[in-house]
Amino acid sequence: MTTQCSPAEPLCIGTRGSPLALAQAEETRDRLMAAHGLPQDAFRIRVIRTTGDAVQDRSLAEIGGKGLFTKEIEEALLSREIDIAVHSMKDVATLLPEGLVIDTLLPRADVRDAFISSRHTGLEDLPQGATVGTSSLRRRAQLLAVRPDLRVVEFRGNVQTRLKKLETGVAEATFLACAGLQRLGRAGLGIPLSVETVLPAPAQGAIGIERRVDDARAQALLAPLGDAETAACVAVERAFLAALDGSCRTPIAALARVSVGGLSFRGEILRPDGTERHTAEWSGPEADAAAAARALGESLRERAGAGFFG
Ligand SMILES: NCc1[nH]cc(CCC(=O)O)c1CC(=O)O
Repeated sequence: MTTQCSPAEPLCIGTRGSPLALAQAEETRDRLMAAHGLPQDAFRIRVIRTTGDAVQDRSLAEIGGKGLFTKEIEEALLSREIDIAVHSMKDVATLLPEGLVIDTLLPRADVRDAFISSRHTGLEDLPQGATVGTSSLRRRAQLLAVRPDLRVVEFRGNVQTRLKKLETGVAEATFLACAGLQRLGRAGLGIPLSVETVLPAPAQGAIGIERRVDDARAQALLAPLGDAETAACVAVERAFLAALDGSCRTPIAALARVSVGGLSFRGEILRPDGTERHTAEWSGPEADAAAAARALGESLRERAGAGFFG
């Protein structure tokens, strides 16, 4: 059906077809063009429909989570239909298929979540018992932890769909990653929430580029694009996530940041209804951070006890 990419041909960039995914693929292409002085036709963007895109009516947690947005794309990489794939690292499972690697992380955008509402200016401003929309288990739990009175309804679809739902009164507010809004040119819609109130998802705001391990051309092209600070922080957040499981039914948040003398890290797990929250913090040399985050993940798991995620 599709032709394979050969070294003389344009580099094929695989992506999902959502407006955000396309914006991320274009950003990657533009960075490659700038880094190597190449024309636009040295690249091709190929849209790949994933199982996750096809499912609109059920919660993602219900049908199996993260891998749903990457499976078909990874198959296209392995069968050489595409050469590189651009991902929101937040949506990438902690284990990659054999033969593939993500070792290029673009400089991270704003890591925070944003509050979006046409009538209200922030979480504190929402009336008692207000309805908010989100499909994220993490956001649901974090919101209920600070505002147990809120009614949380399932809210899926892209930014445009969600805004329409707000307009039609399905909910009074919703929450999206600042990074996604920025990449869609819609940053003005949201009010950023402090990470103290709403700790972001592991790897939020980071774009990772996946390739075949043995593809020297892709490796050489990608080399100048990587941001070491982003890679270090995302690796630590994903180590925490990996230690915790990753069942996608678990509300997990994590953020690592470069600080004086190394990295500082905060991670948390919550009960889905927000009634319990376990937090862990660490700071120290970068070289120790991934192991520390893994250990924190394991200790939080123990602290929470069996049945916590139930
Ligand atoms: N799960 C969907 C998803 N994956 C990445 C982003 C936004 C961009 C990012 O966090 O890098 C979003 C939407 C959202 O959470 O608002």
